[in-house]
Amino acid sequence: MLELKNIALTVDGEKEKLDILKNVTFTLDENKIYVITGPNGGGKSSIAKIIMGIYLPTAGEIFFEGQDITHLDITQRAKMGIGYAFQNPPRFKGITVRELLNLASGGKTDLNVCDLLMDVGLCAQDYLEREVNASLSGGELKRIEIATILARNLKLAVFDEPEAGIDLWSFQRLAETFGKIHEKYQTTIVIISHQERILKLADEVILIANGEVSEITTKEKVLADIVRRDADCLCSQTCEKGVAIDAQCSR
Ligand SMILES: Nc1ncnc2c1ncn2[C@@H]1O[C@H](COP(=O)(O)OP(=O)(O)OP(=O)(O)O)[C@@H](O)[C@H]1O
Repeated sequence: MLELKNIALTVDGEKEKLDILKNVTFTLDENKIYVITGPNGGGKSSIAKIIMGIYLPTAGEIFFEGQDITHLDITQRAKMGIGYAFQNPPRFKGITVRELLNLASGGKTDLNVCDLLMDVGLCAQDYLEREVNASLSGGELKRIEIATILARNLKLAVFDEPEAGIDLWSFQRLAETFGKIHEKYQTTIVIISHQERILKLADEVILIANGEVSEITTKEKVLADIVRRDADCLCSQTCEKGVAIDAQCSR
């Protein structure tokens, strides 16, 4: 359903041009979960922004359902059913959760906001009339953002580090939510993540390093690599083993 062909992204750095992405090629199929992972600064978020139309590639082409969308902007892509969930979702002071979900759905008359909140593990009674402001925790906000994506009935949803800023307990529930919504809605999901729990949801894992696709592989292989690296870890007594792939230890 989505094809990135030889995508390059070069930006103007302070002194010279920076090659952020080089020759990135991969294809996403319908109704699958893809996890994009790899070292910090490798280019994962840049790929998400290229898919969304926030960045336009310097070279290469993007096709969505057979249509060339390389030069379409974020609004045009959103209209085609492509959506992006930010690392830190914005808060909307003065808007309630109910209003936000209705806005996201584009005023769909048959929208069941209670069901949507249930699907992301929130009790509708407790949340519908709450303002989307700083009183919501990071985990609650992430769930509400996922609910807005469900309300939009997207064909392709890209989540950039959904684990960012939320505690481990909330995150475990969030990972379950991804699994659940994938079973219920026909949305292709791309999740940028370092988390094993998210990797376990993947139908395919795309490894990005140094602005390139270093490997397209299975979760089994990536998880086995993590276990092996953990076993080799020199400081395994003190690092948060298993909590994050990029825990501060020498690997
Ligand atoms: N607009 C920009 N201008 C200059 N440099 C940029 C720009 N966008 C990204 N970069 C650089 O490109 C590299 C890749 O960034 P990107 O955010 O895509 O990496 P990432 O893999 O998502 O990293 P992380 O895991 O830390 O979020 C980084 O070195 C970043 O500083």
